[in-house]
Amino acid sequence: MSAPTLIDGKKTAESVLAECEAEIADLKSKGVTPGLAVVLVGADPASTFYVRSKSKMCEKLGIHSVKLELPAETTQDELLKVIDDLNNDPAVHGILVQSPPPAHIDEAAIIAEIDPAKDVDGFHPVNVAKLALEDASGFVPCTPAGCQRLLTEYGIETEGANVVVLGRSMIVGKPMALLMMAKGKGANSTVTVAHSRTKDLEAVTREADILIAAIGKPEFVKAGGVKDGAVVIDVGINRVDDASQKKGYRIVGDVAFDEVAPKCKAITPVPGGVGPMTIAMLMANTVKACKQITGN
Ligand SMILES: Nc1nc(=O)c2c([nH]1)NC[C@@H]1CN(c3ccc(C(=O)N[C@@H](CCC(=O)O)C(=O)O)cc3)C=[N+]21
Repeated sequence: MSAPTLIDGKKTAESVLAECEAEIADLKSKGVTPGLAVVLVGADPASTFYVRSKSKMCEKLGIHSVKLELPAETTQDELLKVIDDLNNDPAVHGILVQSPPPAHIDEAAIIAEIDPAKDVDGFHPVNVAKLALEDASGFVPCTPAGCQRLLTEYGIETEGANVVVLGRSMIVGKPMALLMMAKGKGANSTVTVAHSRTKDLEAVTREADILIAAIGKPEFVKAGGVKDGAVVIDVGINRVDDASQKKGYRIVGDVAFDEVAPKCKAITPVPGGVGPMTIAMLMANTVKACKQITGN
């Protein structure tokens, strides 16, 4: 096999962000500034890092950014009140509550409280339904949308392709499957959803022309689970202890990159693959929300 194409998420994110910048400039010329509120409850280090990355990206693009870092003891009612205030804030077009919240928070009830028109994560039941219905007015969750954009950007044929989605979360696996089985460009695929309870998992993933790994287990996918010439999209962001690193950890994906990459036609690295796309698509969803809400 020749060397695989490395799918560059940072570079593709740059093009998405450039599109956003043009739209933001157009909105600003009409006196409108898109706004995004990011809410974090508690101080999980990885969550704190991601929330700050999102706010920084807003500032870079000139999106009005509201960052609320709330104490871990915040009650359900207090959080609902925060959401209500953001729903009613005309300067805010997008609302994101970083997942997962502390255990005492009922996350589903929080998501349901977000105005679906501001639900830039695409987690609200209205937007989940719109994705299933192929209604383009809804918001597609950022990570699956980013994965699909990587496939189209690199000209990977999805029409009729066997796509295996490994993982069935509401954040990635399930919406990813819906996106790829939908009609249209970058989709029209034959989709299989596999997960931790799937029988003979490697035999299933080995059928994939396109394997999307979102199972949340470090280096779970080995060479034996990948077909020669497959395209592999690695959604995993796992911190594993590594005493040789200054931070004491390193980030690995859900795919054992070193043994899998030589079998692939194309593969995403971690970091620098899907992660940057997630943030870029969040910016794109925020611009879309702003345009819809303001009628631009
Ligand atoms: N309501 C909600 N919406 C989310 O979109 C959401 C969430 N909750 N909870 C956590 C996950 C995770 N997530 C990432 C975003 C960017 C990178 C990212 O930028 N990664 C870089 C840097 C990786 C690193 O150094 O840690 C990369 O892969 O190259 C990773 C992960 C969004 N999430």
